[in-house]
Amino acid sequence: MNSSKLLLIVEDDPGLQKQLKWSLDQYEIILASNRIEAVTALRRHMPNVITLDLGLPPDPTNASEGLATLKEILELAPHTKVIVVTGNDDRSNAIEAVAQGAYDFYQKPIDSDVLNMIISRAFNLQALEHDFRNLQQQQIFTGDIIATSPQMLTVMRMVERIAPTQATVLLLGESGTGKELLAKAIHARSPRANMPFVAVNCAAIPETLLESELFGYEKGAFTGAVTQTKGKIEYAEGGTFFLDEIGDLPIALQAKLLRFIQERIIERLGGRKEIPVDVRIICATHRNLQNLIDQNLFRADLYYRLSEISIEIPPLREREGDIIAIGNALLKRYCEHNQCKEKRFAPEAAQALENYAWPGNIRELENKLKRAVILSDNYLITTDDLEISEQTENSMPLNLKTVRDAAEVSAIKRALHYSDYNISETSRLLGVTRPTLYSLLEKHDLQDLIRHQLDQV
Ligand SMILES: Nc1ncnc2c1ncn2[C@@H]1O[C@H](COP(=O)(O)OP(=O)(O)OP(=O)(O)O)[C@@H](O)[C@H]1O
Repeated sequence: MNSSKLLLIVEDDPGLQKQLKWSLDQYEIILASNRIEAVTALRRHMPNVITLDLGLPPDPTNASEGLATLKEILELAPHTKVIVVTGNDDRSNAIEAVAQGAYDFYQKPIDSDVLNMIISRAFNLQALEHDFRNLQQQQIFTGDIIATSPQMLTVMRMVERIAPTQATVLLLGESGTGKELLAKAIHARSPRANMPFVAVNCAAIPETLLESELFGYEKGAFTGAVTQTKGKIEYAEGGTFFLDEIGDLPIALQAKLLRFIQERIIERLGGRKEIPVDVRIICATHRNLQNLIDQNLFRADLYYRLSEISIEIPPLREREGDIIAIGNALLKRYCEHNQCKEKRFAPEAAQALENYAWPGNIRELENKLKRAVILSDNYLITTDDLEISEQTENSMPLNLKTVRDAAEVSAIKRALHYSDYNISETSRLLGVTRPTLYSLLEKHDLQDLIRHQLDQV
């Protein structure tokens, strides 16, 4: 069905159903007679516009069932335009419905010209809003990288600045945070973009093979070396060489890599010739290199060479707003890929996505969404489809007062810290007067913090 022309009519009177169907014949009509049928039809077809009779069974003389149906519809599909239809002496319930989020109301008896006009305007507005949301969505794409959070926008600005340079870059971040994607983004924005991008994962190749994989070998270098073979570094000539999981590079190979980085020269296994190579190097790891250095598992001199510029990629759970932004974009991508109708997250599923800690970061999000798109046959992806049950302390409240209070407390604590607990400086940083700062400290019960700190000064 063409969802742009789909109209759900929720009406319990069979005579009126017939009349409406007849007078609204330019739309594809779905009929429902009660709340359960309406919600089922909504989940299945996701119409853009709904007309909803407020007097529904079991008590058609009362608007309570109609208002409850409206509430459920708007929870499931907040962008749907609902036009409530009431008896001609029931203006107060109609206004109550609009206050709850209905798009408009219409009083019986039905004048099909007027109703047609209201419905047509609702469809137009719905389409405009839909296009606007799509535009907003597009603005957050930077190639394949989706980022809206301040944390990732800082990372992206850094990527833009360092990409055109020759600097060696070290990308640090948990597994699945997008290190390889960022390495490719740096390459794509560099003057080397038209040359090869070659990646080697140190953790995925057995130690005995890694050296020949990186540096290549001459014929006869070892049993089985029947032809001269170039290493991956040589294949990256003119382009970018990405060494993933550098923390897993065996210590014996670290010296050879260091020489290559310092002199940009390699020697194939079993060879004597020094081969100059022009590559830019980007490395990545999820491991704490400083700890490895302390345990003598990683060379400090190599670390300093690799980290001319290092970029910390924050885990997904710390990126404000990115989970839903990436989730929505991936959902759209997978629906297109599977050639299924566009799907959306049910509100409780969106909340569950935000609350989950994502230990596997974006890769885990990708896997859960791929699975949900394939297995769910509804328009709405539910929490069950996502297989997310665990609630974590990462739960982000939605209540604006709670969110504002938390933001105020965090800003005050940071400003106090930056200013060494100097009240004038803290007020200046926060852009408030001293008396306002004192009342904020009182409001959030933070006076002890400042007394305690002042005692220590
Ligand atoms: N910001 C993002 N927007 C969209 N997709 C992303 C983003 N970050 C990562 N991805 C996707 O998530 C997946 C994992 O990313 P990637 O392989 O770059 O992570 P990684 O940190 O290198 O992982 P690992 O440490 O396990 O190698 C990829 O499919 C990548 O395209």
